[in-house]
Amino acid sequence: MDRVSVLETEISELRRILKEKENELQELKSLISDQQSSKELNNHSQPISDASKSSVDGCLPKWAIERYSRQILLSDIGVEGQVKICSAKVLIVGAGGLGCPAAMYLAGAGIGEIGIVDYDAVDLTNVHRQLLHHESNENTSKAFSAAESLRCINSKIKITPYNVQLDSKNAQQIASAYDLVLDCSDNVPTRYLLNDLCVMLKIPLISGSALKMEGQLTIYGYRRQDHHQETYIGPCYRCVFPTPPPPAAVGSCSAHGVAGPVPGTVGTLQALEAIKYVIGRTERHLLVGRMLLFDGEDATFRAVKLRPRRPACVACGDRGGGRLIDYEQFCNAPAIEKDLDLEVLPPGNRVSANELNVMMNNEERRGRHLVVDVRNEQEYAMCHIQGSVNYPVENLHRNLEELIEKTKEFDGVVFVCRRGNDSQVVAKKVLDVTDKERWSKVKDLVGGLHSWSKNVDPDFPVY
Ligand SMILES: Nc1ncnc2c1ncn2[C@@H]1O[C@H](COP(=O)(O)OP(=O)(O)OP(=O)(O)O)[C@@H](O)[C@H]1O
Ligand SMILES: [Zn+2]
Repeated sequence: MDRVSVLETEISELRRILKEKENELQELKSLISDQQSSKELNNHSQPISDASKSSVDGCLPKWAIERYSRQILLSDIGVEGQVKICSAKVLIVGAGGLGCPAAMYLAGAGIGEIGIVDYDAVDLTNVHRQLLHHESNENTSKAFSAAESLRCINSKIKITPYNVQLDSKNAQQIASAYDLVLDCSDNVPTRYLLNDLCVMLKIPLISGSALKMEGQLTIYGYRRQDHHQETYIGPCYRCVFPTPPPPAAVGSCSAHGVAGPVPGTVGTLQALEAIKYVIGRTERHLLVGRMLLFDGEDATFRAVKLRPRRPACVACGDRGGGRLIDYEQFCNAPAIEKDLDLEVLPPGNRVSANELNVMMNNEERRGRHLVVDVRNEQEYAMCHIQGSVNYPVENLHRNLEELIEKTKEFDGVVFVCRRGNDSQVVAKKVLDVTDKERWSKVKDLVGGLHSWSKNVDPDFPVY
């Protein structure tokens, strides 16, 4: 290994240790804060629990009245509602675009206990919308970073961060300490897991999602016990979506983008529904059996009716529920966003970033290779390899023939994309109609532009 490589390895090892230490520090801070909260709970001069205990004589302690006065003034909430809010326990799954605003408003409102689950670390691409995380939190646990910011909003409540991936093994233990759950996650397996979990625990699930300029939210599995012992139950996620969508039909913020205020709006509305549920509003006022759709582009809200609860539903139906399954298998999709490494092309049709660099800079063959970038126009405009041309994969049905003709003008063609999956798909389409003698001239860049940035051009943005 040369000196530079040795230094690079040392630096990346030091970075890893630093990240570990930062997480340990957050964990310790969270422990100390927990101890302080429980001390305060036992301290009668300014106890959190007094805020709820004093409901018996109908008044709140001075600090709580002052602190929450603007919402206590609402006839919808009042002292009784505030006492309920201070006794409520809410679990938020996902400390991302939805979870951050939801948690901020719930902490501000004085929800007695907030649990926040996230396995991931803060990335700078998160900061435009995940406002509990700051630049200084880069690479540290999202759960800890969120908890730290929430404590700055309200030191009177208990906040428990869970730096784990919620799955079938740990979900029940974590969620059983809470009265309701907010689904602020970003993947289908977690949505089914949370649905089945909440049905099992008989607690509602306030579910939100946001992508590009659109968002939506609703409450699943709502149950109301009325005076005559009859239970009204709203539909659960499985009543509405009995089978998971094909993985290819599911979009993600990292692939398609999202305008920060869109999840901000949806997460905020999730918090509002949570507060309304906690103070005792029923299905007449809550988003039960209805889904609210927000279109940021047209600045419109629209509520659509959902299909009612299905008695034959495998989760909430008369004979359903009772156990959690393997949701990744059920959905045929991972619950964690991973760099999928498709292997569509044989090794002979693939080049590494370093090989491509050599090809492009070879004196004699300069300009004889065409680099075709198959990302969409916005991505190409953001950054691209100098001299490459853009043929977005989504337009190929229209211009595949034109592209094939163009490749014939060059000695060879290398397809590139962000991570090296779409580029293989396009290269395969071109290979399907390429003569055998030109086969070896059609290649794709292994690991895509991420690899280009890592191995050739450190100034090339990774997003
Ligand atoms: N099963 C799970 N357990 C814990 N956290 C989860 C689970 N599923 C999803 N999450 C978290 O939910 C959050 C969803 O938020 P969001 O999509 O805004 O963030 P992101 O994944 O960081 O964004 P991007 O797609 O731009 O990288 C993520 O922080 C993700 O780690
Ligand atoms: Zn159901």
